[in-house]
Amino acid sequence: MPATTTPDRGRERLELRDLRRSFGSFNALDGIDLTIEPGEFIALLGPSGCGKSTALNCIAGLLALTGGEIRLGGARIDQLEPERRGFGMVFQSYALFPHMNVRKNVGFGLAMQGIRGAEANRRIQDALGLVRLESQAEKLPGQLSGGQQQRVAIARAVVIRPPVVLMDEPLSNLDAKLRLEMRADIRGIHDQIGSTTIYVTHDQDEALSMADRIVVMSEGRIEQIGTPQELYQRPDNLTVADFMGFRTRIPGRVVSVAGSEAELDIEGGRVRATVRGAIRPGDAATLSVRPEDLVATPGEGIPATVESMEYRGRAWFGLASAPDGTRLYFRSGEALPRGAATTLTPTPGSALVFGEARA
Ligand SMILES: Nc1ncnc2c1ncn2[C@@H]1O[C@H](COP(=O)(O)OP(=O)(O)OP(=O)(O)O)[C@@H](O)[C@H]1O
Repeated sequence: MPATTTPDRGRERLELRDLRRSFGSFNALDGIDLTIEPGEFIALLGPSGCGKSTALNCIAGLLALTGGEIRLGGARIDQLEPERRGFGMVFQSYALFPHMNVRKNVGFGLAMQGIRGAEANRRIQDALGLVRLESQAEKLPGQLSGGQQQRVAIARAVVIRPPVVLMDEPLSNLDAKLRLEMRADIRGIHDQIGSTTIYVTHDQDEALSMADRIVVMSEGRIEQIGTPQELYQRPDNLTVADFMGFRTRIPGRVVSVAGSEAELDIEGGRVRATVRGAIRPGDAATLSVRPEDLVATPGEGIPATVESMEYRGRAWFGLASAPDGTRLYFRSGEALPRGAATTLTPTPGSALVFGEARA
């Protein structure tokens, strides 16, 4: 294990208490409460404009709060300058110094802290080892690929042994294959250095595959906090369900509720679904299901007219419309022609029912 490993640096709890940030009358952060345990990998997930970057910049100290407080290891840090917080930052745009070689870029933060000479060289070497760039140390950023440049930015962030590493969509500029590789690398680096990581993304797969806990945000507020499994299987509301891939929503009415199961009348028949939130018989409700779990099956089911289909390797996926115009994303074992009449059925145990009407 490289000498950059400093498990103690990650042993401080980060507490966000009622964080608020407004721009004029607009509340970009509208009361964020979150306790992050030492060494945790947290993903902030949400649509564009929900306040993820604002939250990250407030934690870094690049943006002042307009309310609330931030504590690290119990001590208030929200009044401190960014340098005094000592957090590592990685941005989508890499933000490297173009005229400095890789070694100097990585060493910059150390120089700012007055760490020079043999100690600095040893730590730079360790950080370059961590991101597997030892052989590129003398190159300028412009001579590296996008993925390599982002590795330099990561090395620069972790070389100062930060208690918290903040990453803002670091993989967005990379191609799909590299993104997959880098996910595993970033999680591996997190595990090795023992820091706390807060990772901003709008990509559900990234959050699910990397994080210990995911914080789903919308409109400056937290919608739900949970492990990837919790969020994937049991989203609390339709906003989170949407982010977790439950694309098809079908309006209906609750017939009966028994424990966590409900029966729902929808156009085309009666379906069973897992209850999310408070619902009672007679309530209007929304059935929510993932496209891969709503299957075209001849016979009984939701009547639908096929609008389009696309082949995705293992199966065909399509968009159909119900008689009332509801858009239905579904899966099929075969290509169905546009305009064809079909029937769609949720696979057992896959559908959720929400009583709320919002989102
Ligand atoms: N300096 C600013 N002045 C005014 N409004 C701002 C400013 N910075 C951010 N906002 C607004 O605050 C909201 C949250 O922005 P933020 O960048 O945090 O969103 P985000 O979730 O990170 O989105 P994205 O994924 O697109 O970066 C947006 O509506 C944005 O327009």
